Parts: sequence; structure tokens; C-alpha cells
Amino acid sequence: MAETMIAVIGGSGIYEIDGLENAEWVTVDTPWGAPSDQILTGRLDGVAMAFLPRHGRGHVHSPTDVPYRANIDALKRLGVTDVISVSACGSFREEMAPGTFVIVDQFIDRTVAREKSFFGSGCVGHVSLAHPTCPRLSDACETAARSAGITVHRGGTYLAMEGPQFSTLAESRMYREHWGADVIGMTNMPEAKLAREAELCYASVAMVTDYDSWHPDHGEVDIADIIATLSGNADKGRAMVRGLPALLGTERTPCPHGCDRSLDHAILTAPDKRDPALVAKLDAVAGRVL
Ligand SMILES: CSC[C@H]1O[C@H](OP(=O)(O)O)[C@H](O)[C@@H]1O
Ligand SMILES: Nc1ncnc2[nH]cnc12
Repeated sequence: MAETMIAVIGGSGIYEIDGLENAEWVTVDTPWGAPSDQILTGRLDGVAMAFLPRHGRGHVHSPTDVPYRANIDALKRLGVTDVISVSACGSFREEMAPGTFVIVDQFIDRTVAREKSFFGSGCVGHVSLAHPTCPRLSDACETAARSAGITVHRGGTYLAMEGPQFSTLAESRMYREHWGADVIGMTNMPEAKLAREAELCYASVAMVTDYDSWHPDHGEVDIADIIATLSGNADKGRAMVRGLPALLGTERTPCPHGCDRSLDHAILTAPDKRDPALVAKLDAVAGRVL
């Protein structure tokens, strides 16, 4: 029976997690370059854990330049089965107030300057993304967050923008009123797409820091206000993470939603037409089917 390994990708304001037994920062090399930072490994309640600060310790990578492919490859290479993204976000809904968490279940990808796939010419692959997050893993996040006393909204659409500037007022209104987005951030895409290609369960916990710029009573989004909310959110995020191992357990059963089998029929390039160099780079991500 396979073993569960939970990864947490920490966003703005979360550069470490506490309480890991045998904690060690490890360097992981990947064919896609270096990940954002070393990865903190250890055990929590007996369950294997990995923590990766998305922007690196000291917040060195901009949202555009986060090495998304290297990050997901490195986690897969370490044996991770479940990835939980913990991110700061703006809110388009009155009830999704700063300090509350949204368990995201849909995305609108407006990013334009990022590598979005492990596949390409020489090994073409197409995975389904209709349901981009894992309901089983999202259930665990919801339960752990509620147990930690956090106000949680289950379900929401995250608009991923390129950044690094925040949205104009017209964009903010358009996303909210016409596109049906609930929250906005700069990093969950292409991360969620790549996790699906790597057959990893992925859940996104968006921690609201602000009302972006649409709210008549809150004025425009301001980084000083965001930072003021970030550290409280980070404490709550860490409290949620502490509850996850007990909910997920050490024994890894197949994902009932098929996240861990997403490549079963995805690769179209005939075996004799595949580029050996690309196939070699895909050893961790797609080795199960190549
Ligand atoms: C804190 S301001 C904007 C910055 O914060 C979010 O980062 P992350 O998703 O890694 O928590 C947002 O996406 C921007 O990158
Ligand atoms: N309003 C906002 N827009 C984009 N990313 C964010 N991260 C936190 N707040 C944000």
C-alpha cells in the first residue's frame, strides 16, 4: 500500500511551518530547473510532510517568475501524493471577508507569461481540467480549518491574474460582476494545471486579505492593508495544516476522483515518435505511463 505524503505550498506570508519531527530542508534538483527554494521535509503525527515556500524564503520570486514546473516536479520526485496550496487573495464577495478562507474549486486563468505544461512537441499530452481541485483533499482542508475555528467558504472561483500590479477598477468590476469570480490572486495557475498533469491531488485554500478594488466602503487594494492581514491569516493557515495529517492518515488509497490516474489516456504521441529528451525529463511526472 502506498504512503501518503502531504505537501503544503506556502504563499505570501507563509515561509515555514512548525511542529515537524525530523525537520530538514532538502535540495531537490529537477529537469525543469531549481524549485523556489529548498523543501522542508519531516513528519507530523506520523505522516510524511513537505513544505515549499512558493516565493522562496525572503520572498524572492515574483508571481510570474515562480518556477512552477520545477516546484511540482520536485514534490512529485519526493513522493508527494497530495498538494495543498495556501495563498493570499483578494475577494469579490462581501461575505468572503478578510480573515476568512475560501476552499477554491474553480479557476479562470488570465496569466499570459508562464510555462503551463510539462508536455509539448515530442510528447503531447492532454489532461481534463473540468474539476481542477480534488474534493477529497478539499474536504480535509475544510474540516481542518473549521476545527481550528476558521470561517470557511466551501467552493469559489479563483481568477489568476499575471500581476505583479493589482487590477484596475474596471477589471475588478468585470471579474466580479460579469465573470463570476469570487477571489483573485496571482499564483494558482499554472500550478493547478501542472499538479493535474503530475497526477497529484491538489486543493487550494485562499486566505482573504482584501476586497480588491471594487468595494465602495473599502477603497482601492493597498499592500499595507494586505500585509496587516497576512500574518493573522498565516497563523490560521498553519493551524489548519496541523489538523491535516490526522484526517488524511498514512495509508494512501486511490483517489476516488481519479486525480492520481489523470494520465491514463492523456498522451497522444505514438511511442516511436516521442522525443527521447522530453520523455527523459518527464520521468517523475509521467513515468507511471511512459
Ligand atoms: C501579498 S500581495 C500579492 C501576492 O500575494 C499572493 O501570493 P500567493 O498566491 O503566493 O499567496 C498573490 O497571488 C500575489 O502573488
Ligand atoms: N487583490 C488582490 N489581487 C491579486 N492578488 C492578491 N493577493 C492578495 N490580494 C490580491
